[in-house]
Amino acid sequence: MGEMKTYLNYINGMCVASSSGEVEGSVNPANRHEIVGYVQKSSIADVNEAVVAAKAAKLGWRKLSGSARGEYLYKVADKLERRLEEIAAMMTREMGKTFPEAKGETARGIAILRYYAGEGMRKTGDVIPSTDSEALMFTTRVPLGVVGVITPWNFPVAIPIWKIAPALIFGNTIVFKPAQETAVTAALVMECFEEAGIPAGVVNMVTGQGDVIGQAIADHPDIHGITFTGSDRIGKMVGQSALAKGAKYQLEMGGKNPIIVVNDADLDLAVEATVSGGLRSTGQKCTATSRVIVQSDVYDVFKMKLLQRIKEIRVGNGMEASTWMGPCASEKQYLTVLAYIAKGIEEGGTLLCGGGKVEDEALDAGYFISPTVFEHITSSMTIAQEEIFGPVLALIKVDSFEEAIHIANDVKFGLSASIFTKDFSKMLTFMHEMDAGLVRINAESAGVELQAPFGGMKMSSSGSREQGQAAIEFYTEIKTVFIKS
Ligand SMILES: NC(=O)C1=CN([C@@H]2O[C@H](COP(=O)(O)OP(=O)(O)OC[C@H]3O[C@@H](n4cnc5c(N)ncnc54)[C@H](OP(=O)(O)O)[C@@H]3O)[C@@H](O)[C@H]2O)C=CC1
Ligand SMILES: O=C(O)CCC(=O)C(=O)O
Repeated sequence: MGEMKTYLNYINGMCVASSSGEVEGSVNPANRHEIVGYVQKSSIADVNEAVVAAKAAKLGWRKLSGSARGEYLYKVADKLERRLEEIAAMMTREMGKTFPEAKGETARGIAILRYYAGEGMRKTGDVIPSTDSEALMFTTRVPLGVVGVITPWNFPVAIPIWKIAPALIFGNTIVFKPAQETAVTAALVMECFEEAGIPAGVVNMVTGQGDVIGQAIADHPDIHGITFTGSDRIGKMVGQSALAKGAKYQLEMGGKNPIIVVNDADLDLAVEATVSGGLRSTGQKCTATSRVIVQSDVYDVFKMKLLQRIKEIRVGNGMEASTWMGPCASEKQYLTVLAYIAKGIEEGGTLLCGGGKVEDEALDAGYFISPTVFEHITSSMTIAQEEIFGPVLALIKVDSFEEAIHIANDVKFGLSASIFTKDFSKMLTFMHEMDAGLVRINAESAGVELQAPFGGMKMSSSGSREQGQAAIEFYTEIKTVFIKS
């Protein structure tokens, strides 16, 4: 059970309490009576202090060679690897995802650190022939300066690392604001940076309310780049603040990801992908499947197989080996999901399974919702349009492949999309016509690989891409150099 430790901010190489003197408890969503630790409820003064530290550290850090900066990232990866089980267990206790998922995510964080450590040795520019034959013209890349990192609670290790690692390798210093919901897990990740001996001020973390700390980061004149993952509502506000002060920004926001099941699909594989893509992590992935668009000839068989498979799902505390799906990450998220389920019923959807809290006394203290499937859903209904971020699937029956693509595109988001078919020409049409940053054929909608660009179209992102080699585009600016002897 919880050891009730109080976790501090990390500013200028030191763990410090907030100037506000306030802390708040982080609650285990599998058992609302358990506090897993206390975190700082910081003030704007703490953000200002962190920015001063990051600004002071920036010259020294950018002057190091890429490989020297990479050495630090390798060391952080080693520290995280040594603490993998401990950090994953805290993640499970703090936000509910199952322990195997939390371990997988932490391992992914380690791999991301090592990937970007290697990037410190790769080329950063091109030689471009000048019209002056006695000159040398080339491009190089320079860091933005201080980068603000604002992250959500659904991937409390991987998302911060996929932002912080490229920011650092390309020479930026950072001020990090994790979701308060998972600030204890974030504090453990910060300890790995500290243990790796990262120079003071290069990495700073300030925890606290989003509308105070996140907003202060978005508004601060000495923060030159902001990378954000979270809701489209807050993302838009962060983007506007960044634009107002002339900072670069990168927003990764929601999804309303479809899976299309064509008449010729392998239905067993499609069912497995729907369950895994839609319900793992309790549906709390921006890439989670939430609309299941099925062609009419196979609709009934697919539905029957899906409901059979869902019956096997064991919901419970993520630390128990028998659990396949944990709770919603917080009371707020639990209430949001219940409200969407109520809306689905009110608007005429038919519940096929689930539809509310898990009826099991042993789980009463947690935010557990049964895997829920609706049918008779049309594209204009709220649950077919808005991101739910919970274990809820909406079945939409269509007559043709063309109608399936039309409905799949009929939302404001465009993050990820999946199709199951054996027909190569349909695969190609889907690839070309689907408005999504990730199109996945005969594979589930979730499943991001760290070495590939990740991001969405339409309201899912600001048009930017994260991860892989795409990260350099956000975390650096190009300088064109002209030298004449
Ligand atoms: N794309 C994705 O991966 C995610 C999407 N979501 C979607 O968002 C919905 C709401 O989740 P929620 O956690 O409230 O997401 P938010 O967008 O509110 O939170 C994301 C991050 O932004 C911070 N934040 C909040 N307000 C501001 C602000 N005014 N300025 C700057 N930063 C701010 C949050 O801090 P704090 O939380 O500490 O207040 C958190 O660190 C979910 O139901 C889901 O639909 C959520 C998480 C991830
Ligand atoms: O699908 C994944 O693994 C990543 C999803 C993601 O980035 C998110 O939910 O924010």
